[in-house]
Amino acid sequence: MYYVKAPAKINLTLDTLYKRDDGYHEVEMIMTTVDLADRIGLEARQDGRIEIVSVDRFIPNDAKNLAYQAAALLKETYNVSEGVSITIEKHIPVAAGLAGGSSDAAATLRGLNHIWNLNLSLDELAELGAHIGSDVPFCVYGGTALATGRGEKIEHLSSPAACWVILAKPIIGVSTAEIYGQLNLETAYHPDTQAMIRAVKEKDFSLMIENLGNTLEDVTLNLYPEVRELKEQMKRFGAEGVLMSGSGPTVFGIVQQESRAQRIVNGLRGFCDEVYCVRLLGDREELPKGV
Ligand SMILES: C[C@@](CO)(OP(=O)(O)O)[C@H](O)COP(=O)(O)OP(=O)(O)OC[C@H]1O[C@@H](n2ccc(N)nc2=O)[C@H](O)[C@@H]1O
Ligand SMILES: Nc1ncnc2c1ncn2[C@@H]1O[C@H](COP(=O)(O)OP(=O)(O)O)[C@@H](O)[C@H]1O
Repeated sequence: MYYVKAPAKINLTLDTLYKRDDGYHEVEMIMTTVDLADRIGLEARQDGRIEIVSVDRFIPNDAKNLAYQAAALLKETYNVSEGVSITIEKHIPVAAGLAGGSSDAAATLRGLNHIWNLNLSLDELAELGAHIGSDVPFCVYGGTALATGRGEKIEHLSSPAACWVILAKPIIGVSTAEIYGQLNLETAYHPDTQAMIRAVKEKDFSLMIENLGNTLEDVTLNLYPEVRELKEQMKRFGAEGVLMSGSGPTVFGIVQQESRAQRIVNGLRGFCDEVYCVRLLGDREELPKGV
């Protein structure tokens, strides 16, 4: 079995500029990977079939699985005769705004490139990944990046200031399409993407905290008051910066000191079932390939 790690992402900023004719929104997002990951195991099979093996009851085990779609697309595009069994050990919460499914698809592309001996570059894999979902190209590279277009155009950035991230996911799951569908661009808040790029490049922790922002946050907070409440609690327990990731509902808090992060985790336990305390994996070099 060949193992690949599929880390989650958070959005330090997410700005929505306008709705396009193809139904997608033009965005500017600063994304970075965090040390919470699914584990994908790949085993080539000679019968040509693609199979998903997972015990997680929240994800599909057929062609609806994004990892399945990644394998099918790669197989068809490059006329691969072999198949693959894809084992998904799920650790990233599903439909959470953390790109778990997209990261599984991206890891499958990277891993199959290796076991099917395709010798494709990361750029080629990212281009292919855009057909599966807007977040897949970012997940192919990992690290930290400015994502534009509908999210598929990637400009790499250096790692932000080192810090701890507390992720808290309320029990609800959120549909990205529904949240974008309810966004009113006339009244929406727009974060300062350029200021966040400066904060990341200069590893300026305070500037990063000041400029966390997400156009979609108000939409999700208004639909689900428990997400607003979780944000308040995260602040109350001492998070230096707090934001919702992607379309939600996961809320993340950022702090510099590990002891402070632990205090927040302890405080949130009891209010929220799913709480994780992880490091930011801001550098692309830190993204493990095969394990
Ligand atoms: C909002 C973000 C931010 O990182 O993350 P999540 O909350 O899903 O993690 C992403 O842009 C989500 O990317 P992804 O989950 O790959 O979305 P896709 O499958 O491409 O699109 C799902 C649906 O969301 C809407 N959509 C998505 C991206 C975009 N730029 N504009 C949109 O309007 C469309 O209605 C689309 O049909
Ligand atoms: N491998 C996968 N892991 C998680 N979700 C998946 C996967 N394949 C398909 N899905 C579907 O994709 C949807 C979005 O899941 P996910 O990527 O976890 O959330 P988000 O887009 O909020 O980051 C879910 O409804 C889920 O059923």
